[in-house]
Amino acid sequence: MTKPPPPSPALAQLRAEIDRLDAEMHRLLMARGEIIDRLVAVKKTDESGSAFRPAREADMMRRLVARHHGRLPLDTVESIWRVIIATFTWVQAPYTVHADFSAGEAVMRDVVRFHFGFTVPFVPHMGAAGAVAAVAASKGDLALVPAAGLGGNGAWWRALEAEGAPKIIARLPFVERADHPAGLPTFVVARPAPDAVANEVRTLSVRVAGWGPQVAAALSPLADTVAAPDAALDGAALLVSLPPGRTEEEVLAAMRQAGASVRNTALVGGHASRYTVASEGAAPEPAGR
Ligand SMILES: C=C(O[C@@H]1C=C(C(=O)O)C=C[C@H]1O)C(=O)O
Repeated sequence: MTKPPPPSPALAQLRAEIDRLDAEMHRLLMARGEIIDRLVAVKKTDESGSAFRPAREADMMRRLVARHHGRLPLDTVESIWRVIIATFTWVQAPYTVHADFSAGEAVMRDVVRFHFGFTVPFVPHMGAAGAVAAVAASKGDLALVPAAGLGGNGAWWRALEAEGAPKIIARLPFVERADHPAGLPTFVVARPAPDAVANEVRTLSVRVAGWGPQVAAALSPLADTVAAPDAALDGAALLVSLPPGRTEEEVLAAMRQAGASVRNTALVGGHASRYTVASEGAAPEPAGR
């Protein structure tokens, strides 16, 4: 057997440079890990049981995207940081992700793995209700529920209405774009630590009578809404996402004017405002809501 020729000096030098950078990146990741013990003490994670701080994570992801340039695709840099952040959060306080597969197994599995990696355990559920119930029975677990209305799921958010019930605390992906590799709009539900509530966008559970196309049309320019049929014939249970600056009163007034009567409302959580970049590598531009 003939031996392969030795690499040229130029190639050997470039490989040595890559090895040096790899060792440095690994050293920095290990140094990041050493901060965790101090972080647990400062955040009193033992008491709340949850280390997840979605507003901080949304902010970190925005800054990452804003400063990113060069050869490495945005999808790659985003997924690397998601795995770093989610895994370090898990190292602070172990948690399980309960994923609602009712929008399809493949898309939701991508959402879970992209945002939480392979170390954080995940449990599939056929429906939002089971995922939310698992979170209610846990200390620091998360549920991932598709943000679009899915017939079979009904008004799953009504289980978040009671005081002490889990709440919506984030919306994924943190950085939206048309070609996002794990872009299924997804709500994250958890029993939030008191300092983990993000509320730039507030999510309201609203029950109305007299729901119909006119009311839906009046609502659509004001807020994103998921609707499910409610007990009464023309009743609906709504999950209304109020964008920054939009008040509950405005939205309810618009619905009433269009002919609905509002039966009750309850705040069921909130999340960081949505952030959209045009497409891979483009300069970030904040979304309208
Ligand atoms: C580190 C923290 O805890 C979690 C882990 C983070 C990380 O590893 O970067 C960021 C936000 C939190 O969800 C923090 O609160 O700063």
